[in-house]
Amino acid sequence: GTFNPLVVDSIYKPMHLSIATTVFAVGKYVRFLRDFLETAEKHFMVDFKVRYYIFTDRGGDVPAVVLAPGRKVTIIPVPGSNRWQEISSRRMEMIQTTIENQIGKEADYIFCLDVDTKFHGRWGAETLSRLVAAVHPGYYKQTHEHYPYERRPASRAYIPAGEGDYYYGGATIAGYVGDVHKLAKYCREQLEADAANSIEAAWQEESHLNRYLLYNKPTKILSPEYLWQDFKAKTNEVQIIRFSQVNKNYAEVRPNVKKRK
Ligand SMILES: CC(=O)N[C@H]1[C@@H](OP(=O)(O)OP(=O)(O)OC[C@H]2O[C@@H](n3ccc(=O)[nH]c3=O)[C@H](O)[C@@H]2O)O[C@H](CO)[C@H](O)[C@@H]1O
Ligand SMILES: [Mn+2]
Repeated sequence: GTFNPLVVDSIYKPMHLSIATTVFAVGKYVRFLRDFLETAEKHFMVDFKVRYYIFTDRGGDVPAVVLAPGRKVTIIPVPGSNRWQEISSRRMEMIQTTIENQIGKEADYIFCLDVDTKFHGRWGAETLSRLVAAVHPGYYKQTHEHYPYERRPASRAYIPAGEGDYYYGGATIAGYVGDVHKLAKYCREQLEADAANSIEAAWQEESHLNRYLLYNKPTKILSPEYLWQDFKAKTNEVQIIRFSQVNKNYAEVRPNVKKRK
C-alpha cells in the first residue's frame, strides 16, 4: 500500500457516505455468500454505512451474518439461468435497472463485486473515486498485445490491435452511482446488440467493460492487491492481498462449464 489509511479515513469518514455493494449469488454460488459477507464485515469499508444488495434466485439460502451497526442486507430476487455466461453478463442489466429503481436514491458510491471471493486485508476509502476498475491479476505484467480483448470486429466489444491501457477484471467495478450506471447501461446495450447478431464476446461483460474503459478512462485504477486469485503463487510485487477469488471447482458450481483464463 502506498497510502496512509489514517489520512484517507480522516478525509472520508466525516462525509457520512452511503456505500452500495452489489453481489450476485445465482444457483450454487449462494455457497460463497457467507465467507464473502463475513470477511467483508472485517475488512470492507469498515465504519462506513454499507448496504449489500444480494441478487439471488435462492433467497431462502442467504446466510444470516451479523453485520456491524449501520450496515444491512437487501435481497433482490432474480431468475436463475442454465448458462453461467448469461448470469455473469446479466449483472449489467440488473445493476442498471436497480440503480434506476432503488440504489440511485440510496447511495453515493457503488461497488459491484464477484461473490466467489474473500477479503483478507483493508479495503477502505482509498478505493473511492468517480469511476474505479481493478487490473486483472492475470495480466498486470503483460502488454496490450497479450490481453484477451475481443478481437473480432463483428462484436461491439472489439478493440483493434495496437490499442489498450490495462486489462481490467470484471469482478470489481466501482464509482459514483451515476457513473457506474452509465457504464452498466452501455455494457448492457452492447451485450444485447451482440446477442441480436448471435455473437458473444470472448469474456462476455468483461470484454464490453474493457472496451468502455478504454474510451472512458477510469479516474482510479486499483492494483491486483484488490483483485487477486487464490490459485496464483504469491509474488514479491504484490505484498498485500486484500481481496481474492477463491479456488472453485468450475464443474461443480457452474450450470455449464468453460475453461478458465
Ligand atoms: C477475477 C475476475 O475478474 N473474474 C471475472 C471472470 O471470471 P470468473 O471465473 O471469476 O467468473 P465467475 O464464475 O465468478 O462469475 C462471475 C460472477 O457471476 C455470478 N455467478 C456466476 C455463475 C453462476 O452460476 N452464478 C453466479 O451467481 C457470481 O457473482 C460470480 O462471482 O470473467 C467473468 C466473465 O466471463 C466475470 O467478468 C468475472 O467477474
Ligand atoms: Mn469470480
